[in-house]
Amino acid sequence: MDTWKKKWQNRKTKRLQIGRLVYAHPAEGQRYYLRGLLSHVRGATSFDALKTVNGNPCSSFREACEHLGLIEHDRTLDDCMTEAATFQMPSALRRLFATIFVFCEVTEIRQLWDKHLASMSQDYRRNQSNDAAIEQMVLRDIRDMLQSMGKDIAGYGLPDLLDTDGSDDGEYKEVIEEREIGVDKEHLDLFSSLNNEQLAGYNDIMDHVMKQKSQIFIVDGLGGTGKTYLYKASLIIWDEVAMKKHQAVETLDRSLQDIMGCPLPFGGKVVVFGWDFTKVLPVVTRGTRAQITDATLLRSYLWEKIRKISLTRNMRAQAETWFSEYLPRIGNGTEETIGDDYVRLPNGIVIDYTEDEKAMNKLIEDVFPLLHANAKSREYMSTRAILSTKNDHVDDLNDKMISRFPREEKIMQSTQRFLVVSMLE
Ligand SMILES: Nc1ncnc2c1ncn2[C@@H]1O[C@H](COP(=O)(O)OP(=O)(O)OP(=O)(O)O)[C@@H](O)[C@H]1O
Repeated sequence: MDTWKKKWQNRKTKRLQIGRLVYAHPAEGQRYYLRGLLSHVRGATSFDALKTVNGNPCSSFREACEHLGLIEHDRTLDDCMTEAATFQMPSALRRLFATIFVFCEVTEIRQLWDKHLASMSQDYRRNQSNDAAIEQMVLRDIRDMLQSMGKDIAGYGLPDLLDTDGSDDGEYKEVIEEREIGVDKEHLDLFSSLNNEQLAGYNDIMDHVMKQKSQIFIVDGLGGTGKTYLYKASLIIWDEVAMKKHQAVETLDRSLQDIMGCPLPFGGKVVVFGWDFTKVLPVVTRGTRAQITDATLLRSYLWEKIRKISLTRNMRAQAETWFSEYLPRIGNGTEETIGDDYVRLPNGIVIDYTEDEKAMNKLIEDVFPLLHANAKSREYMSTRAILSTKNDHVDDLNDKMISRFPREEKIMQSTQRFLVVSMLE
C-alpha cells in the first residue's frame, strides 16, 4: 500500500501491509458514508469517482450509498412505518420511530414525523383533543425512549419540546395513563355472574387488598417507572405461574420487599397467582420429570406461605358435561391408563386414522369445513384453530391450509424484515 504525505508515495518497506479503515459512526454523516463507499467500491481513484454510480455522478456520498443499496432509502423507512401502522399499537409505533431515529440514517426525519404523527398519537387522542398537547405527549415519549438509547432528541428538526419533565406531581406518565384506563361496564357486571367458589375467592382477595391499603411502609429511595408501578399497585396478578420457574417468583418477592421496605412476603403486597399444575410446566432443557417438578413454585420457600383458593368447577365446558368430568380425571391422574402414560381418548374427539396424509386432510376438513366458501369470513377464521405439539407439524399443516385458500399466493418481503405470506385478492 502507498502512503500519503501531501501526495501518494510508494512505501519504502516492500513487505505486504494490510491497512484498516478507521471506524465511523452513522451520526458522523459524510464520513460514515465515505467509509461505506471505500469499503465497497473497488478501484476508485478520486472522491468524484466514489460518488459516481453506474456512470451517473451523485451529489453526495450518502446519495451514492443509497444508489448502491448500501443504506436504506428514507422511503423504505417511511414504508416501514406505514406498514407497521396497519397492525401495531401507537406505543409500538413510537418505539419504532425512536429505533429508526437511532439506528437508521434518515435524512428527512421531520417528514417522517409529520407523516406518521397521526398514527403514533392515536391512543393519546382518546383523552386529549388539543393537537399541540398531543404532539407534546408523543415528543415526550420519544424523547424518553431516545434518552434510554443514549440519544438526544434536540437538534434533529423535530417540533420543539416544551420544557416540562413529562410528569404531573412528579408522577410518571405511564402510571397516570394506566390509572386513566376505564373499566367497561360489561366487565364490572361479570361480578354478578361469579359462581360460589369464585365469589368466595374474590371476596377473600378483596379483603386482603383493603387490609393492605391501611398499611404504611417506609420507603427509602424509590426511582424508575417500574418501581413506581409496583409501589402504587394495590393488587398484582400473575397468571399461569405454573409454567414459571420458582426463582422468577422469588425474584419478585425480593424486589417487592426491597421496593416496599418491608420484610413480609412480596413486601406486604397482595399478589394473586393463577395456576393449574396439570397444564404446561416450566421448560427445563432436557430435564427429567423430577427436575421439571423441582423448577415449579411447589418447590419454593414461598409455597407454604401462599393462601390457596381452589376453583374446581369447569365453567368453560359447562355445556359438555362429559368433557368437564373427563378433563380433571386426566389432570388428577385418576383416568384409567394404558401402560404408564397413555389414556384412551373418547371416540367423539378422535378422527379416524389410516395414514398421515389422509388423517391430516380429514382433520383440516373437520375443523375448517367449507373452507373455500368461508375463507374470507373473519368470524369463521377466528373461531377455529388446529393446535399441534411440534413445529414440523405446524409447518406441514400451514402449507396444506395455504394451498387450500382461494386466490393466488403472494410472498412479500416486509420492510420490518419479517417474511409475510399473505393471500391477496
Ligand atoms: N361464573 C361464570 N359464569 C359463566 N361463564 C364463566 C364463569 N366463569 C368463567 N366462565 C367462562 O369460562 C371460560 C374460562 O374462564 P377463564 O378463562 O376465566 O378461566 P381460567 O381458569 O383462567 O382458564 P385457563 O386457566 O384455562 O385459561 C370463559 O369463557 C369464561 O367466560
